[in-house]
Amino acid sequence: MRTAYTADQIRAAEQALMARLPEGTLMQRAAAGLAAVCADLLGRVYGSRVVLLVGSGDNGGDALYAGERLARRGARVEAVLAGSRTHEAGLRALLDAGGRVAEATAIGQADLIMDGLVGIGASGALREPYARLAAEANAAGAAVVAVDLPSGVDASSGRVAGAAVRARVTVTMGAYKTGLLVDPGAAFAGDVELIDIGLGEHLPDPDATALTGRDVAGLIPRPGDESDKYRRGVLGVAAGSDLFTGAAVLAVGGALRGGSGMVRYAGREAPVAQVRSHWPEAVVTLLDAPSIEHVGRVQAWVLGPGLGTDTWAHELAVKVLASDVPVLVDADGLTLVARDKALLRRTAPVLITPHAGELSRLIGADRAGIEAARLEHARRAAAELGVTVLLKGSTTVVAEEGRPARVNVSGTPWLSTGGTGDVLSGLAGALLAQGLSCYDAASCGAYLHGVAGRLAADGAPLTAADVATAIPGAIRAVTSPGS
Ligand SMILES: NC(=O)C1=CN([C@@H]2O[C@H](COP(=O)(O)OP(=O)(O)OC[C@H]3O[C@@H](n4cnc5c(N)ncnc54)[C@H](OP(=O)(O)O)[C@@H]3O)[C@@H](O)[C@H]2O)[C@@H](O)CC1
Ligand SMILES: [K+]
Repeated sequence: MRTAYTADQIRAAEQALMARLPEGTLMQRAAAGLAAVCADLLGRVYGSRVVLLVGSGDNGGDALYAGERLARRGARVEAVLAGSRTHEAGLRALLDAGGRVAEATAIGQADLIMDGLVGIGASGALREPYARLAAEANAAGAAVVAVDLPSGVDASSGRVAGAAVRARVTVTMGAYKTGLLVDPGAAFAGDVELIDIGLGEHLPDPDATALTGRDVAGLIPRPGDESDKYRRGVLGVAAGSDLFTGAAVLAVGGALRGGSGMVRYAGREAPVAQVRSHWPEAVVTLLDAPSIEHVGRVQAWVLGPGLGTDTWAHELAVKVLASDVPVLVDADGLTLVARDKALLRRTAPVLITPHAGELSRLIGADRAGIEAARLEHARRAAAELGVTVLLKGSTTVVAEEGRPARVNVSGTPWLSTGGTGDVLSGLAGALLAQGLSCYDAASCGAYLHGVAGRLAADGAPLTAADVATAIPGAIRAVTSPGS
């Protein structure tokens, strides 16, 4: 599992560690790791041109000492000093190794630019001249290596309030920062390389985590000898309407491939006909009234994809949410509960799976604000509504009160196409029906959906149906990697 921390958590851990070590030890560890990554990127260090963007704090110090190491290996290293002050010992070390101070015009000549403007000590949008230097570095065409995090990205939230460095590689010290895992910050970080500086035992519980395939393999249920279709978990799907039949087909498709023992679909005439013809495996109930009385026992429900928002749909939502099993609420289901939040007051757990627009209706925040601070808003919604939140988008985040946020990094931009959310609902619902908690069902569902998207896309456009088809391959990829 990848664990990530806020700036305050990192700072506290660094202070505890620093107290036990000779002064400067941590910065030398950081600089050694940083210089090694830069040397790898350069290929040939001797004769290469390296420009350091140096801010006034220790982030600049890291860059100066890494620059010293590259200068000693024959690189031509130039430091652009951006701050009102500079890490003095670092600058002296660079100059002693043959490096020099240069004007910003050097940026255009660089083979590699090291961004040591600001790290975890930054606050707010980048000020001048930092903002201008960040823009020049982005425009230069050289490989940009961010020290600790790209300057302009908030370490704790991933917010980008103004200009920010767009890095090819971010060399982060001691531990991942949450802002490196969550968009928009994650998109600026490029590949993230973690340098171990010995913080380990001083770190608290993480602020956020990202599951790996191995974690997912350990969490998802596998049928045993004793399993039968009922014991493996039965999922109910209340989705689709006469206008939107496809959402029902896709949600049931995701559910059938998600490993539950059986999928029961309940709906109106048009979606029932579609689901029957696509999925003979599903057990289908044609509802002549908005009631789940005759559907049979299920261990979890998916409520909402394509359901519509009329009185009939509202009545059905009331019935599903009055049941005593976990309910995943998506799409039109979210519109219905946004209008009538009392529906969420129930004893069994609720998992909601909104995108930013749907979340904005639920918590009264504007959509752009949610996109800019995804984690913060997902957490707020989880706390205010008392549910588990899976916020879909460029990075999917799962928030539940009292637990570290889980960030999903398995996806691909090809997944942003119509209907993939319906497949995710079915898949995560199937995991709920198999007994996973909302937190695990949401994060494993998002992970497998991301891998299925990658398998289905393989570098080209995909359809939501392709994603559903690729789910077994995704499960195989995490449970038997390399096979
Ligand atoms: N501690 C350790 O053990 C280790 C720390 N390490 C490294 O130290 C880094 C943290 O160093 P740090 O605390 O000195 O802060 P840092 O991020 O360099 O910048 C702070 C200065 O920036 C400025 N500034 C702030 N906001 C700004 C803005 N919006 N726009 C423009 N300027 C802004 C402000 O300066 P001022 O305005 O006062 O001149 C402020 O004082 C960390 O990320 C890691 O790289 C590693 O070596 C491992 C060991
Ligand atoms: K930086």
